[in-house]
Amino acid sequence: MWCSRTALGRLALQTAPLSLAGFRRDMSALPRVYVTRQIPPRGLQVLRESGQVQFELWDSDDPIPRQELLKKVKGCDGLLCVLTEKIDAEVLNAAGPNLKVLSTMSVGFDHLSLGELKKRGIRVGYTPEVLTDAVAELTIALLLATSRRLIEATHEAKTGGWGTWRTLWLCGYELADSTVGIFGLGRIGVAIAERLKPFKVKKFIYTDVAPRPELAAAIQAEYVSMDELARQSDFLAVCCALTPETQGICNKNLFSKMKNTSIFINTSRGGVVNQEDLYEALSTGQIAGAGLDVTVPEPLPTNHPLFTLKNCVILPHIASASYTTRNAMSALAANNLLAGLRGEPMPKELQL
Ligand SMILES: O=CC(=O)O
Repeated sequence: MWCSRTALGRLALQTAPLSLAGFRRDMSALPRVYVTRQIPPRGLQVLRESGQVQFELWDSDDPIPRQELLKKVKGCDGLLCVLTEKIDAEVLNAAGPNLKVLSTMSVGFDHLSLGELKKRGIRVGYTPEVLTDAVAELTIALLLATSRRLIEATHEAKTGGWGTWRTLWLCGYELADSTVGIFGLGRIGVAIAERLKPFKVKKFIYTDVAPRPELAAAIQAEYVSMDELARQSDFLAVCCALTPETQGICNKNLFSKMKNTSIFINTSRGGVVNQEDLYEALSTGQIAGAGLDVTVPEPLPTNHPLFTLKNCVILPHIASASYTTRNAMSALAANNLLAGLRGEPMPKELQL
């Protein structure tokens, strides 16, 4: 049985599976898997009950220190990670030639060096779809919190700023009759639009590397250029993946074309936004407000200038954070890993 001293000093013993005959199998013959974080229970249950692997985990809610990761991956056949681990050539070299499968408990994969993984023939699993509802729901919450100034309002109510009812005090912007722009139309963008529709949005527009007519049809969204997206959107929701092409794409150029009554929302990755340009746009009134679930870096230092702005609502990367969704992600990540180790198609595999 493979066991380990954990980050918390506890002994993480992984239960040995029972063979059909009811005897304990020789665990050392099973593929070795390292799990880089205390993942939600459903995923651990899938791994344990599979009887297919011996696994060790970094039994902590905090990220594994890099040096520890480099030690722990050595000789592993499979690796299950979360988005805080940068999986690059250094980690893959430390793992060595046994590593066949990497499974990330995230839909985003910008923390993975895909070229290095492909070069080594390592298959990659990720967790799309299971988090779409949770992310879309949180995006709506963030959009409303930003546009209707909920954080400022609760602060005023708690701290004595609530003098009397005033005609224009804490006024914001409403969705009814608005144009909502989606930057990067995928499953999540569609799910956001579906949820916004009952708020009487007038029009949905989107941009992407190319039109996506099937997805767009579901929400009657019109394909427009990036410039048009900026010009027309009353609410602009960023839903694209972070790639070299989208890095810093939400910058001065984009903000300068937006209306000064527009709300900018980002629940994808902080790297798509140039934060200095966003600060400028928010502090000069170029745009009305921004809601961010993602930043660079994460956590954003508490003395960051964006935190000084009343019209910027910042959340600590919680879009998929519901118990149901995080458990589903954990189970899917475990099932991807197991399928990959069996040499079968993964439930959700990235095509490298
Ligand atoms: O940001 C969350 C994810 O990529 O799953």
